[in-house]
Amino acid sequence: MNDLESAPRGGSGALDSILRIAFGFQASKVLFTAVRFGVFTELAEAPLTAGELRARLGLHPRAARDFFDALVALGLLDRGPGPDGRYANTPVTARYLDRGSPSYVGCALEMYDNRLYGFWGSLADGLRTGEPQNEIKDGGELFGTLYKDPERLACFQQAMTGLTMRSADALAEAVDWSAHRTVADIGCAEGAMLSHLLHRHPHLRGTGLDLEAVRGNFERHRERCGPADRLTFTAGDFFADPLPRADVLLFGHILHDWDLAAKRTLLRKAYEALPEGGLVVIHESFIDDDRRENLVGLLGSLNMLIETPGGFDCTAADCRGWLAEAGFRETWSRHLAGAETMVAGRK
Ligand SMILES: C[S@@+](CC[C@H](N)C(=O)[O-])C[C@H]1O[C@@H](n2cnc3c(N)ncnc32)[C@H](O)[C@@H]1O
Repeated sequence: MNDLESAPRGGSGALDSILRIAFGFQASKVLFTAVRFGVFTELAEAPLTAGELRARLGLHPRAARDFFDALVALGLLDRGPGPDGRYANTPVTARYLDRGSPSYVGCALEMYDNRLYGFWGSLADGLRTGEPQNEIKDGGELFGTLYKDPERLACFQQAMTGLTMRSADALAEAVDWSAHRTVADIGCAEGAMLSHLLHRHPHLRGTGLDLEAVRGNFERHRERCGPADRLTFTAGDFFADPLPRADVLLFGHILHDWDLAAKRTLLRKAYEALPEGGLVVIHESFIDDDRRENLVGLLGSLNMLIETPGGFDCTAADCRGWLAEAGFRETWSRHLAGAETMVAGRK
């Protein structure tokens, strides 16, 4: 009897829990492939039978039904009753995986599939050497390398938007914005978070700082979503240039990209740029302080090994300590949404 045959049935056995993790790569690839084929986009208008869906996607008959039903078993599709039950999006996949939806996150998944899926194959090399395992393996810098190709730049920027907007409503509530007039988002990508905050708090004005290469994407997003009269773009390098002066400085998924010295530099520069009483707000998937539970943060930190020369995710307690070192007189943290937390410091 092999290991699989001896696994307890019902999904609750100890071996099952190991195998579920072991086969996680298969589930990931089924999801990535469904996004690549546009399964959820095809189903956006109306549910389809297996035959109709297979014909739309141009799939060979051999495994199409297994592929569709694996998506059902993963909770990514619904299927009507009976042998010819029609396949349909779930409310969640309709919202996040249909290319026509404003909340589409498929760009992020396409990026995981096209880049990270392969790079994670070299995790062992990364752990042995401490070196990144992506395009910069042989020299170069992550953003410079990614941004050489406009299509990859746009995909990365949209991926950032899809991921960061999960905590947009929570962030709009978590800060007493009425006490502040201006906000600058440092490393703003397309500026989606800023746009959301400015719509939610119409007294605020904002600027997004990012590399010059990002300007076009920022401006296109602002044209679509606004508010054009209160939102500007500042091209710059957050290490080489002074940070914009504003009452609140936001850092979304920025600190984890960099080593400790660079994290400290950015927090010191934030302190210098803020007025007395101003706030720095850092939001990302902070690892829980006991380093046992936030798997997204812990795997995210391993991802920083794969992607960057020195980046790592940290706990909220670590970050509050570095804020205090930089001079912030009061610091606190607050859960936002999912694995995302914010850490704030008041000058
Ligand atoms: C991981 S993304 C985070 C984007 C956004 N804040 C969010 O939460 O989705 C990092 C951003 O920092 C920008 N960036 C990287 N290095 C930079 C630098 N030296 N100066 C300014 N922006 C930089 C990148 O272009 C990218 O938009």
